[in-house]
Amino acid sequence: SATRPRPRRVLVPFPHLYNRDSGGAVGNVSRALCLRRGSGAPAPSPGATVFALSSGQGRCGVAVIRASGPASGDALRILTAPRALPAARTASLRLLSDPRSGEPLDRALVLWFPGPRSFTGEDCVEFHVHGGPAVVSGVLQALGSVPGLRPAEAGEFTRRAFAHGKLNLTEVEGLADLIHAETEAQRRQALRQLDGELGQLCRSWAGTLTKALAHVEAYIDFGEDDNLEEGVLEQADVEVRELEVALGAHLRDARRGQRLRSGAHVVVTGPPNAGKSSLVNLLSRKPVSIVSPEPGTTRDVLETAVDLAGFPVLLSDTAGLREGAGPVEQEGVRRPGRGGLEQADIIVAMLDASDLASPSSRDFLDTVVATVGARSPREGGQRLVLVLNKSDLLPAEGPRPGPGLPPSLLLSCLTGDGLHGLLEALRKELAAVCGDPSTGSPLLTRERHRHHLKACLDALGHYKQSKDLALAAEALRVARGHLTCLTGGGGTEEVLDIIFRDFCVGK
Ligand SMILES: Nc1nc2c(ncn2[C@@H]2O[C@H](COP(=O)(O)OP(=O)(O)OP(=O)(O)O)[C@@H](O)[C@H]2O)c(=O)[nH]1
Ligand SMILES: [K+]
Ligand SMILES: [Mg+2]
Repeated sequence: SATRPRPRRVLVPFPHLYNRDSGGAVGNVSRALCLRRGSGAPAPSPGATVFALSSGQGRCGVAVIRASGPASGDALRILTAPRALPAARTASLRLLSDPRSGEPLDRALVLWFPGPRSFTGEDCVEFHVHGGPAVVSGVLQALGSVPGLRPAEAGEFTRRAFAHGKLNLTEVEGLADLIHAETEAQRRQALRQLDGELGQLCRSWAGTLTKALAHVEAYIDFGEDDNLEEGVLEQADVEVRELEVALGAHLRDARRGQRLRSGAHVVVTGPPNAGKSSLVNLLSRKPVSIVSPEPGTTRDVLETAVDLAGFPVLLSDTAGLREGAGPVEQEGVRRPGRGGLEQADIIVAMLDASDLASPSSRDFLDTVVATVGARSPREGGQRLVLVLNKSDLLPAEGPRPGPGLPPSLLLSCLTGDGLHGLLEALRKELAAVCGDPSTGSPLLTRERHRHHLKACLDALGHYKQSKDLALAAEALRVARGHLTCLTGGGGTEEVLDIIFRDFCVGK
């Protein structure tokens, strides 16, 4: 673009590239500017070999104990003496004995993974032992007695894998999420992230910036030469503009990936005795809320985590809204806070189908339903599912209730009639709120991702505004740095600590 005046003389931010004798082609400049590969994680303490129970605690059929580090092979040899190391990556049956007493511990399957072809990139061994607590603790103690071995810290195996470039940071996060995934949709999202889709996207964006930077640097270095391609700066501007559009689209994801990771808020609200607690119990398949014929039974917000149609949901039961409740009570329900309407992604508004003309029903329709329904989700409004409960109380032959009402679903918590339809409606709303984790571009699952993309976008803004080419180049470098941080290049200790905190011992 012609917005930035081109200085005849410019600062040279890369003196080492300025020597034209060292090969003055743009290609060389781009090569020199190429991203340095590898992670910024600390190298694992040299010499340390760590071990841990990698399968769950408690009695089970088979338990898996892992060791990683240079002494892994020795440990395997010592516990299986007098046998030699088995063939690499092949399961072999071996008698394990305590090296101190010679006492047999278990007959186990052992696996030997010489580095770097292992999960951590180091020499690794796996012991698949019988899952009794005495066997497991016997083998762990035996390993502890081998010189150079110590118990692993939480997340230490994964951290080593990261340090050896086996996983990048977004993949590490995906692995943590996969371990914690409780619903199908969460599992799909975590697996995609573990597969590295988000990381690949970031790397391709970083590549674009490297190219743009190379163009700007080339202009700074050789701008007055005749042999420089026409329009290099314009090309960089075009690349930056395209990247801005892509980043913007990713940031406008309505936090779907984050919601899917931590759960969507679904709040059940309505007049007293509509059957809100009955529905919450039905959806969570356990009696979490007290149900009684007495209006005003539920007094506080009650939140439970449930799996609704494969999506993670935080489901809130709330106190019934009486008519003319007045601004104080109304404010109480709208107030942001635990389970309040304000923080709901989806509001299930429930009425007694046989009692639609009552003052409390009319009032609820005129206030809550009308207000929420007036704002579409596109404008940042909440999704509304209107449910008319107690359909079993309606005359069998009578007309459908509520002409003039917004679209609604008929339900009977008593008979289960209409539950299927309600679940389907909720599934659709949840898919809209959380996104479909199997299709489309990978979603941002953490605030950390959002932060770096925003910071990258800001830096691109500085690039466009800077009148000085050296400053423009610096802005591109800052922008690229944020993309690199996202996948863990140059990651600081604190970020790593936060991410690895999510792991358990043995992972
Ligand atoms: N006939 C019929 N009764 C129902 C149905 N659903 C709930 N009830 C009854 O309605 C009464 C109120 O149910 P709750 O689930 O406690 O209603 P609520 O909206 O949570 O009530 P509050 O917490 O007091 O506002 C109870 O006696 C339920 O057994 C239904 O589908 N049909
Ligand atoms: K009640
Ligand atoms: Mg209740």
